Amino acid sequence: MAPPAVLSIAGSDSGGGAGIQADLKAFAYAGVHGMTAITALTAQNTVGVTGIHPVPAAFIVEQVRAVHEDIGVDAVKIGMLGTAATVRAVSRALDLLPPTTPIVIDPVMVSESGAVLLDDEARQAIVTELLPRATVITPNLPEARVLAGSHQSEPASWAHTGDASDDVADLATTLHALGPAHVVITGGHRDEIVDVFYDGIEIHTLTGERFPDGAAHGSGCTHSSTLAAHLALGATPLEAAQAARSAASRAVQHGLRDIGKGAGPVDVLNVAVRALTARQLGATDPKGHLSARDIMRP
Ligand SMILES: Nc1ncnc2c1ncn2[C@@H]1O[C@H](COP(=O)(O)OP(=O)(O)OP(=O)(O)O)[C@@H](O)[C@H]1O
Ligand SMILES: Cc1ncc(CO)c(N)n1
Repeated sequence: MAPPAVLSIAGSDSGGGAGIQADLKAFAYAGVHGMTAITALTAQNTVGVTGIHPVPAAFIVEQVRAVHEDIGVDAVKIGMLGTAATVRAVSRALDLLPPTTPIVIDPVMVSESGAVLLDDEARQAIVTELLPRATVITPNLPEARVLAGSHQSEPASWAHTGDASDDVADLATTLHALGPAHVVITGGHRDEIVDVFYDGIEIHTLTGERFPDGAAHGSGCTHSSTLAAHLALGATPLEAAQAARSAASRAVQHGLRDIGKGAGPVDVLNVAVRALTARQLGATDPKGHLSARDIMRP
C-alpha cells in the first residue's frame, strides 16, 4: 500500500539545514511520501541569510494544485511565508484541498541565525487568515508571544534564554482562542526543554532530555513536519506532537556540529540510517555517517 503523501508549503534553505530540505528528511524518517510547494528561496547557510527571493503568489497556488490534482494531500505542513501576499496565496491554495485535510502551521519568524523571515504585515495576515484553519500550530516561545500580541518581533532578543516568568500554559490558551484546534509551544528556547500541548481542554507537557544546542538549525522544521506526517499516518494530535518532539530531539542530539561555522544542521535521517545499520548489519561506520546505499548493499 502507498504511504500517505504529505505536503510542505515552506521556504528553501540553500544550506540544507532548515526549510523544505529539513521537511523532506523528516517526512522520509516518518515513512511518508514528501511533496513541496516552495514559498521562497533563501540564500542561507549556518551563519546567516544573505538573500530572500519570494515565489510569485500564483505559482505557489499552482504547485499545490499540481500535487493535489494528481497525488492527493493527506496532511500539510506550513513553514516560512515571508510576506502577506504569500500568506494570502497559501490561504487560497488551502481552499483547493478537502476541508478535513490536517494542517500544521509552524509560524516561522526568525532563523536560528537571527534573520527575519516574516514581515509585520504577514504576521497579522497569519493570525487572521491561517491560524483559524490550523489543526495544530507549533510556535516556539518567542513566536508564541508575538502571535499572542504581547511582544513585537525583536530578533536580537530571541536568544535561547529561559524565562521563568512566562506562563506558557496561559500563552497556549490565548493562542487557542485565535482559532487553531491544537497548540504546541515548542521548548527549544527555554532552559528546560518542555513542549506544551493544548487541545482547548487540557494542557499536556511533553518532556524529554535537553541536548546541547550546538546543531539545532532546523529543529522547528523537523518538529512540525514530523507532526504533520504522523497526523497523515492516523495518529491523534497529542500522539503526533509526542512523535514530533522525540524526532526533533534526536535530530538535535545527532546534529552536525562540524558543518558550517554557525549552528550546525539537525540530522534526523542519519539517526535512522545508523539505527537501521546497527540492527541489520550489526555494525556501524566508525564515524557513523553511512548512506542509505550502504545499508542496502547485500
Ligand atoms: N537542545 C534541544 N534538546 C532536545 N530537544 C530540543 C532541543 N532544542 C529543540 N528541541 C526540540 O525540537 C523541537 C523544536 O523546538 P524549537 O523550539 O527549537 O523550534 P524552533 O525554535 O521553531 O526551531 P528553529 O530553530 O528551527 O526555528 C521541540 O520539540 C523541542 O523540544
Ligand atoms: C527557509 C527556512 N525556513 C525556516 C527556517 C527556520 O529555521 C529557516 N531558517 N529557513
